[in-house]
Amino acid sequence: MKREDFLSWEQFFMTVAKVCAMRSKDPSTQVGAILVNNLNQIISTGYNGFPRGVDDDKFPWSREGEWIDTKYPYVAHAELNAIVSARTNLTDCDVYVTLFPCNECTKIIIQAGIKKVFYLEDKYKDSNEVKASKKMLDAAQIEYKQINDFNVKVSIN
Ligand SMILES: Nc1nc(=O)n([C@H]2C[C@H](O)[C@@H](COP(=O)(O)O)O2)cc1CO
Ligand SMILES: [Zn+2]
Repeated sequence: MKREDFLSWEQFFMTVAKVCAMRSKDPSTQVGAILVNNLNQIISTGYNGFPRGVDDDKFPWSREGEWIDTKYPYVAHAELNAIVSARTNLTDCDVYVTLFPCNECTKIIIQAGIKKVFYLEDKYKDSNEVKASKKMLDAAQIEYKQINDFNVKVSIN
C-alpha cells in the first residue's frame, strides 16, 4: 500500500518557496517564489533581496524614515528575481509565492505569460497595491489560489 500522507504537488512547491524565503536577509518580511512548468519542473527560484552588487551590509533594511533611506527603493521582490532568473519561456508556468504579489510584480507576472498564482499569505490584502494586483489578475483572467490546507513550517538546524 502506498503512503497516504505524502505532499501534494501544491504543498510541495509551496514548501520549496518557503525554503527560498529563508535566504532573505530582510529582517521583517522574507518572501520566496518559484516558477513551475506544466511538467511539474521547477524552472527558477527567487527571494527578496538587493540587486547584485548592492551590498546588503551597506544599504538600509529599515522600513521607516525618508524613502531613500529605507529598503523599499532597493529591494528586488522574490517574484521579480524568480522571473529574471528563468532561462526558458514562462508561458503557461505557475508561480508559487509565499506572499501575495504586489502590483509591480503582478504586471511582470502577467507580461511573462504566467498562468496561475499560488500564494501562502495575504497579510497586505487591505493595501492598494494588493487590491490593484487583484484587479489586474482578474482582468487578465489569471487565477490566484491560496494554499492553506497545510501548515508550512520548515525548520533547519
Ligand atoms: N509579494 C512580495 N514580494 C516581496 O518580495 N516583497 C518584499 C519586499 C520587502 O523586502 C518585503 C516587504 O517588507 P515589509 O514592508 O513587510 O517590511 O518583502 C513584498 C511583497 C509584498 O507585496
Ligand atoms: Zn512585488
